[in-house]
Amino acid sequence: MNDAPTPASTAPLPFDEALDAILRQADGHTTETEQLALVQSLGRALSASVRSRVALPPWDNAGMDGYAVQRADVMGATRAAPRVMPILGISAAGADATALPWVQQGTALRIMTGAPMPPGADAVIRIEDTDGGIERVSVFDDRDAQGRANVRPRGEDVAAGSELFARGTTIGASHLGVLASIGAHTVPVYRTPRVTIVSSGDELVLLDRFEEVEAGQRIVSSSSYALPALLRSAGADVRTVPLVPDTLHALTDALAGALDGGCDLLITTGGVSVGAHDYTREALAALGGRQTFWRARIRPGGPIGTGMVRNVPWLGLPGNPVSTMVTGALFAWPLIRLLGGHAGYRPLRIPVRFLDSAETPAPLTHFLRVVLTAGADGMPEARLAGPQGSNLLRTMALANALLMIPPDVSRADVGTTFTAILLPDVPLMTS
Ligand SMILES: Nc1nc2c(c(=O)[nH]1)N[C@H]1C(S)=C(S)[C@@H](COP(=O)(O)OP(=O)(O)OC[C@H]3O[C@@H](n4cnc5c(N)ncnc54)[C@H](O)[C@@H]3O)O[C@H]1N2
Ligand code: MOO
Repeated sequence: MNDAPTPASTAPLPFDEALDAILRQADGHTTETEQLALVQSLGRALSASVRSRVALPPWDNAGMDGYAVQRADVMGATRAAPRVMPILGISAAGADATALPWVQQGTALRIMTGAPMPPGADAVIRIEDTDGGIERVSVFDDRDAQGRANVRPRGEDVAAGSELFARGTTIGASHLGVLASIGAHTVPVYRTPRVTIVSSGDELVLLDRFEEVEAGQRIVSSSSYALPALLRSAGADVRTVPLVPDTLHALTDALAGALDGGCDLLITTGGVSVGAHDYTREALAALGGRQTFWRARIRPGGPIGTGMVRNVPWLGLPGNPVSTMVTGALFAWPLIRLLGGHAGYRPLRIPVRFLDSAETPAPLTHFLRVVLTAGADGMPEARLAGPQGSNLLRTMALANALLMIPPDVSRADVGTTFTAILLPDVPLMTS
């Protein structure tokens, strides 16, 4: 249909409007669902809420190693006036709860952490508050007879019949443990979104042609390595197609091939600016694509474009390597999470204190590559990761967050609080 962009859609959008417009393209495009073996579901999003048939813990059990008693029997116990009780036996972890003796008034049962509470008992006295006896026990402190009394009730974590996790929950390590505990051999999840990346540029080669880089004729397509890695961390199944030369024909063919191959998201890098060889938007239009917008009021990443082509969302990331990674983190990453059905898809934004200064005169939202650390008062503090040119990928590698400087700030001053967006693929660690 070769929709030309409408005049309204060509005005550069403010950052959050651009983000919202991109995320809206996921509407109705969440991947289909499948039932997966539990151990294969790590990192996926649940496609239906999971309820538990069983209670966790499945029975009232001891929170301490010690003695199960009737609490009234030990109230007032002190070293000077211990309570002495005969011991009926032992409840070890794994014991049959139905075979345990009844703890009558004035008796005690030895019990281990996690073991079922015997009938009749309503408190566990930790071993440290007793003489540790085997036949008889002397209790000389009554602190454990108060409150919860070291009894962990049945269903405290999960009540039988209750909802365990909502649809859209991202399955992490502890989710696997909980799901295993309720007997979920398989779980309903959304399919991994398939993302195809098409990178163009006559100057680009992959590592197998590094001799041309050494000969001064080409540069390595660093984005062919960096971007798939970033997007895999969003849960995508990423495919890259061979580097595409800078002709409209070659790019149109490559995009058509990528769409024919089947994908949930088509990403292009480069060729989206105003240079003589910037054919991406034209190629998309030739395939019947509809551009949602082109250009955002941000730096880096200003020439970003997006739209739909053959019912597949398209995201056109600018070619400068840092611009590719910044827009990949800010836009592609959350879009992929949404396509994959994750309820949590926006990287966290937090207030941080800026400890450097930077000139940001253009009326754009600037994203500065920064390193966050915890300040002496606990407030996160940001320092520039290094020089901020859009071609300087090393400082992107050094950063763990992007500091958002609003359009009306022309100079970001030392000590000012700004919002930082945590880079979603970087573990937040400190030495
Ligand atoms: N006259 C103007 N020139 C530029 C503008 C502008 O508004 N007016 N915008 C600048 C901005 S901002 C960016 S970002 C870039 C984006 O341009 P393209 O998306 O068209 O990207 P290319 O021109 O293809 O490449 C730009 C730059 O990045 C290098 N590159 C491209 N792909 C890769 C890759 N896969 N791996 C590593 N490096 C890559 C390429 O060699 C160029 O140096 O346009 C500005 N210009
Ligand atoms: O945004 Mo370009 O992304 O400034 O280099």
